[in-house]
Amino acid sequence: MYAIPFLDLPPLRAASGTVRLPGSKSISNRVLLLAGLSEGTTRIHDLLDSDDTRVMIEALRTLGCEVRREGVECVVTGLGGRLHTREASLFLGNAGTAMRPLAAALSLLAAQEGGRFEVSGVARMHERPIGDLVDALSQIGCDIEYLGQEGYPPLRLAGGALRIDAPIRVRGDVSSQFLTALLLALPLASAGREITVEVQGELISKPYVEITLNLLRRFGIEVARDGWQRFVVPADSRYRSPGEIHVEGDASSASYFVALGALAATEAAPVRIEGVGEGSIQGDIRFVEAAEAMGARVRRGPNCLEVSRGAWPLRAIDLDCNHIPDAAMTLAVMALYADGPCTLRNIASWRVKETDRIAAMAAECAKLGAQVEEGADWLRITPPQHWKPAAIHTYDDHRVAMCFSLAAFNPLAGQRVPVRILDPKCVAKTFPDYFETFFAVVQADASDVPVITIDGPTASGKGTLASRVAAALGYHYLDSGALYRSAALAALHAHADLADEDAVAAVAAQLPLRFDPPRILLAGEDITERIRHEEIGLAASRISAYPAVRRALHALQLSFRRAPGLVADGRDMGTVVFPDAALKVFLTAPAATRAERRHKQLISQGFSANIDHLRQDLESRDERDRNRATAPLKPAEDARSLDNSALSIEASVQQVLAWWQARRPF
Ligand SMILES: Nc1ncnc2c1ncn2[C@@H]1O[C@H](COP(=O)(O)OP(=O)(O)O)[C@@H](O)[C@H]1O
Ligand SMILES: Nc1ccn([C@@H]2O[C@H](COP(=O)(O)OP(=O)(O)O)[C@@H](O)[C@H]2O)c(=O)n1
Repeated sequence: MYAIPFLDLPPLRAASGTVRLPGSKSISNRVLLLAGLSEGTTRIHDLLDSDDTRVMIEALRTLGCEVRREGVECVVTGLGGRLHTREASLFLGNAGTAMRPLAAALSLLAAQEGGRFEVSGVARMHERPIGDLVDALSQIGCDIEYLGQEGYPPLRLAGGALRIDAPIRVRGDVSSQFLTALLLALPLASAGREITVEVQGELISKPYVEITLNLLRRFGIEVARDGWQRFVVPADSRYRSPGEIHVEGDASSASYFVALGALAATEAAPVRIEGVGEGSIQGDIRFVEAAEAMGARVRRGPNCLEVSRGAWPLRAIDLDCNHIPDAAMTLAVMALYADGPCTLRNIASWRVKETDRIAAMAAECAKLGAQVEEGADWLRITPPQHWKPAAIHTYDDHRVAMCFSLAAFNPLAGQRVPVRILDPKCVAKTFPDYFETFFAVVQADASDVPVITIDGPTASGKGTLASRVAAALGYHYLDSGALYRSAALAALHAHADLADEDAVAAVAAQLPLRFDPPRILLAGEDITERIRHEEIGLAASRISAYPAVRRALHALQLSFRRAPGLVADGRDMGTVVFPDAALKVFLTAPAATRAERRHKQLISQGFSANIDHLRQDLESRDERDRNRATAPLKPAEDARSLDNSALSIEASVQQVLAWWQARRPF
């Protein structure tokens, strides 16, 4: 996962390949709660592992449920509808799918059995309304106190005495999660009486309520409904574990990949999405229809979708998005590629989500150059005439971050600008590996993928500097020296004569190398440590002087240039392999300093070493690297020199990042 301050996406051109979706957040947290309230044990398959499910699991554990991870499965032993702990303080992060139903369930249990619970979350959670749910629960005798601002968490659930003699009224026009919370929790209070809930106002986000009813049914509770106005929980309802349950892939998360297919995949090589399909119980699956209206070509399977581009540019739409509140955000970014203004209507609930999503989508689309208008419950986006490189603020909202990754496809609209996503790790809320998954199915023109090269003599600190710069930017890292070292080792294994250029080049051309950072495997064998031995370094230095060996390793080095970017270290990265690199650094330090560093490094790794020998080796290696005919060690004409003899590692990293930042358009 990218735990970095920003992630720059290069201009992207195409998409294809297979994506396996993480489990649905809405289903995961409902199933966890139902399993936690049930009697017996529930084995949950494909549960989402993310911030929001983690807070739910922690809360259930605090309440006395046993929750175990068994490989990819999660096994929950529930409370059997009764409290095991009467006092607890639960921190629920920014998970609305944990806050609302837990507040309802614990209020009812505390009122029936006695108890005192506090529920709180992050600052944004304390700005997300919960008053309508509290009002509904107070009507029936739950004693609930606001610990901060009235109408918002944190709450104290302090007992009370239940009286349910009339239908419970709840508002349905701000968030459907209040109704969901009641429906999930009311079976706890159904001993000897059926309970009716009446929705006030037009219920929004109905599909989410359908998921709730569907899952209640899986746990043995058949709620009757009369339209979308009245819901009846039967008397003496009891949560019964289904034993095993599968969580579908997240249909809202699918929307980014559906969009990716619609923008940038061909029918012959579509984007294939596994984990949701025709049979999905999630409302956001209907995003597929909206994408089709914009031109996507979609093939549906029982548990998969295959998407490619149909119409281009995409067709503008004017759509009521009430049925797909979360996935509709993706339409706002697809709108940047439409043949006219797109209007998304009936999206008032966006204003009370992780952030004010109407304001957020409007502001960030405008930064890219789009013309944007917004109203209380609508948003209109006219595609940019000229795209601008933008640093997208993500408001600690996973969906804003994921949506705007799609803005990097502007080359398809005849532009060529990178997009910066600020705080990319906010995707952890529902899709921790989003960007890794995204990069695995997108392609950029090589010339659009930025490269930073760091060349210099042995032990100048290239590897250390390059790998840290790569980590700070979320870029790939190429240690080209490791390729020469691996080729040397492979040649020795093959008993090739190191004096025979052709024999060594033949080995180098067929290297069965696999990179599994930080491990390097040669024909399946882990050679990460082995290639660091000085004798392999010397052999590498010898064979690297052969033009045929350098040619043999050229294509392999180029193949590291993939989105989002590359930091490459070696001798000729800036001069020969990546002459068009956007930033070239030539790293130096006096031989004595380098010998000392290498000495320390080897000793700390448990190798014995003599500093005078090291210095001699190092100078003769420098000599060979500088004077060879092919790709000699020398600074590229446009390289910046960095003598790091008086700099700490951190200071060198900061220097290179500062140079990089100065060259970025943001
Ligand atoms: N700026 C620096 N100051 C002090 N030591 C450094 C610095 N940069 C790197 N080193 C140390 O020098 C040693 C050699 O660095 P390494 O990155 O392996 O060099 P290279 O890849 O150039 O051969 C490592 O032990 C590393 O921690
Ligand atoms: N781009 C590169 C990288 C390494 N090399 C050679 O490969 C050897 C091993 O590379 P390395 O970067 O691991 O070496 P050291 O800097 O640790 O000596 C060096 O001695 C170089 O001669 C090269 O010729 N060109």
